[in-house]
Amino acid sequence: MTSSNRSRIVLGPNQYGKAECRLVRIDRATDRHEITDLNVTTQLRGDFTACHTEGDNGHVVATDTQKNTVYAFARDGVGAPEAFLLRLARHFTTAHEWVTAADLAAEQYAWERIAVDGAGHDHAFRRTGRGTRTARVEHDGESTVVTAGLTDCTVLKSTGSEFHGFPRDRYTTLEDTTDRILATDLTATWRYAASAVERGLDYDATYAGVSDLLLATFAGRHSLALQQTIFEMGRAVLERYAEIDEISLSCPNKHHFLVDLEPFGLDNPGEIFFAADRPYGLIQATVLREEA
Ligand SMILES: O=c1[nH]c(=O)c2[nH]c(=O)[nH]c2[nH]1
Repeated sequence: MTSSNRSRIVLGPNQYGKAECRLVRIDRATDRHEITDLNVTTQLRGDFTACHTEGDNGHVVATDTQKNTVYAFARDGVGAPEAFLLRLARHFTTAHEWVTAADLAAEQYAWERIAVDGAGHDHAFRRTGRGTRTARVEHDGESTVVTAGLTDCTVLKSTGSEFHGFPRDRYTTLEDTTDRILATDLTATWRYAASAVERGLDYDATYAGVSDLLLATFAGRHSLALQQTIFEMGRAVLERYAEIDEISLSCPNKHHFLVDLEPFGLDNPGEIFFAADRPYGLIQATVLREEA
């Protein structure tokens, strides 16, 4: 008998729920409608062993029920995605005693009013290209971790970026540059201090402020490396927002290569680029307070 035949096989960590519940809520309290567009994923943890090992579904809150709960809760209003997920997390972990934790995530897609004759239309919208808002609530009955962020926010600066001073070996061909395009699809995720979550905070205002600050820092700070820009963005957020403990940034370096136009008898003073889509540098960092 091999040792693997002798050992008992047991169920390890598990979770389940409904992924990507697309939820659109129209607030029609007045003729000027408001739209909230979310993509919600639920994951529950707890005692689901009998289902896995025996097929006993007595504890299984069906993923269909989880989806329905998301839509039913939206009937009372959605508000900030963080607040919506907190309501749902408390529900799932109190409605069934064997559900011990909920890990809920949402993406929020932004819409803006279509301008007609200079004014925003009452009920016609277009998706904005300003990136997607994200939120996540992990709640286990005692502790609650709320993270927020944005993703797919495509930004570019056409100057104000250098990259040089890196080590050169026999495989190095990249030339030093003191003026290049810096472009990325920004993903940022920040974690709120537990005390701030307990007190309650204005998640919408903080999201707007943090995303503006990230972009202003990207735009305003001269860059010697994407790594430096990322750290500066994170530091700016932690310096301004005491209620945020930690921020992680993930940025593809979307390379723009100057095209050699000499074969065509043309110069190229930093005007014509090949925008490569892959491979790309992938630069990621977490910025946090030392005591955290
Ligand atoms: O900002 C950059 N960081 C790097 O680590 C790197 N590596 C590279 O080839 N180009 C760049 N640019």
